[in-house]
Amino acid sequence: MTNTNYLIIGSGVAGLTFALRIAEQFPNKKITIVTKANADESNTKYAQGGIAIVTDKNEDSYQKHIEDTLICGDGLCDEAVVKMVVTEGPKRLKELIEWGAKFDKNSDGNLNLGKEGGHSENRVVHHKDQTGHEIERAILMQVYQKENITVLDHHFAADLITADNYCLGAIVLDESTKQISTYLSDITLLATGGIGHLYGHTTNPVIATGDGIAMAYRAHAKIKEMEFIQFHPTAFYEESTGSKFLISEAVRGFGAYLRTKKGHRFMIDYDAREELASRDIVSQSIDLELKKSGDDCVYLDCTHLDIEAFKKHFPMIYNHCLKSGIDIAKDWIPVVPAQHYICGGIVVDMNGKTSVTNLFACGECSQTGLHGANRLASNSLLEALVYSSRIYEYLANPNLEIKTIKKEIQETETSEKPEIDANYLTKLKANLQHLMRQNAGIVRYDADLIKAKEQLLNWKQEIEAIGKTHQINTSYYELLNMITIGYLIVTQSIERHENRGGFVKFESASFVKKNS
Ligand SMILES: Cc1cc2nc3c(=O)[nH]c(=O)nc-3n(C[C@H](O)[C@H](O)[C@H](O)COP(=O)(O)OP(=O)(O)OC[C@H]3O[C@@H](n4cnc5c(N)ncnc54)[C@H](O)[C@@H]3O)c2cc1C
Ligand SMILES: O=C([O-])CC(=O)C(=O)O
Repeated sequence: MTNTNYLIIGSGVAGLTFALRIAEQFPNKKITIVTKANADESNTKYAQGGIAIVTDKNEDSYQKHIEDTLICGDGLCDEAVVKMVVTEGPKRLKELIEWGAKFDKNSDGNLNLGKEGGHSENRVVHHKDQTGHEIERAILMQVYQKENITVLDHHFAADLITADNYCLGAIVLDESTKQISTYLSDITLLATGGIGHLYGHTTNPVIATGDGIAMAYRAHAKIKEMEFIQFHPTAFYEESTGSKFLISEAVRGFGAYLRTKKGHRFMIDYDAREELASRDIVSQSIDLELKKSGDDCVYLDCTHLDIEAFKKHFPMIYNHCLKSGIDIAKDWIPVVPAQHYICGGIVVDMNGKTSVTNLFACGECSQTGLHGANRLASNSLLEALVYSSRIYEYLANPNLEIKTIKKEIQETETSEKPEIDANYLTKLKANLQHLMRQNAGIVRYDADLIKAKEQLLNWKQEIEAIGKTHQINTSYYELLNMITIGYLIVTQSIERHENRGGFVKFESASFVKKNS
């Protein structure tokens, strides 16, 4: 059994930022980060486009960023949250720079600002096309220098420990020893990121299996707006399932066109903002075009752009294309929409508090009210930075008294039960991913969702029964969590009776339009 003051689950931008700030404030408190893969493995590491922040108040304004966020969120954003996040952005950027993160600058020394869909101004602060990698590198380096932070990589949080609606810590599985241990903590933070691998076709790395949201759900925390799955319009097209390489929206911000196989610039037909419409509209338009044509993908045309400038801004994308046989100076890049982000999740207030006492959440696993029905591009890193600091500020208040409760906790015994058949888990995972793609994709139908709900309930019962008679491992937990997340997405999709933002559903007979 391990006792700690702050237990942080996840080492992306959200978890690391909180760890660093709380460690600086309380050098005598013990901070433990558990993270299920290498410490830097996270959605954060793969973020390309950048962070949306108003830095140039001559050209841009908080009001414009607020309005862009509200328009994208299609009526479901919490305006007070949007205002708070947007206006706190510059402070968080300053801190990141102080921690050593480097962002691209123009020859005049000012930040080079990119543009993405749904933004009325250039405001995306970036490090080439590897912004997340740079942020993760900088914060992790600071974290490693703090003596009061312990980073336990390849440690998988399996479940939260709760009593009387208090969170007391978590059960953690050490991947190297296979030992299951109890971590007791005054405060527990879920910063576990996204759910991408539930869909198979995703821009997310394999760690994205919705563990934090599923754990919170089992702990009876409030979970909301799971139906708002964001599909990025432009993942590099390849036939295989698994993580897909992203072609950043900033490439369209740089001037790339979307074309059908026959060459038609179809976004002109759908939205006055053309290629720079918000990503729900672009993904839905591509989906429709592909259904009309029967083609496997559409194309991003960069051939008219300044290729040398492109290489400078997007070296990773340029090289990925080249290695895949696409010379962007003359070839179009094949792209398809792919699961990218979840807008809903664990409901938190403006201080990151969940509905369970002493349990906090921030980053992609949380639902703050910032994104509404569709997240504005590059608002995710911003949200994670702002909320991890809000939680820190709330907990650092000297007048705050953290109340905890005592409970007799038994250390979990390592079982002698037989191992779960790995083939069974692999097959069930593939079936689950197929079901989610078919029945809960960009366009959904009630009849399909109802069938999926039944199937997911059956799988949940089946896997829970297997868990009782077998030795459980991380693959088991991930699958149980993904089935749970699938169930939440599908039931909350059935419950929404309107077409809004990233959510398009046909009910039994007629298509219900927004505000109808
Ligand atoms: C390809 C790509 C490009 C993107 N580009 C941008 C962009 O340009 N701008 C933008 O704003 N957003 C972007 N996003 C979204 C953004 O990167 C993420 O939403 C954000 O980084 C999430 O941060 P996080 O800290 O909440 O989660 P993550 O960075 O995903 O970190 C989650 C952490 O939790 C750990 N974890 C999960 N489950 C467990 C468990 N059971 N036990 C222990 N540890 C666990 C993981 O290993 C990981 O360390 C992009 C996302 C992707 C995938
Ligand atoms: O397209 C991009 O690079 C930006 C992005 O992914 C995001 O905001 O999620």
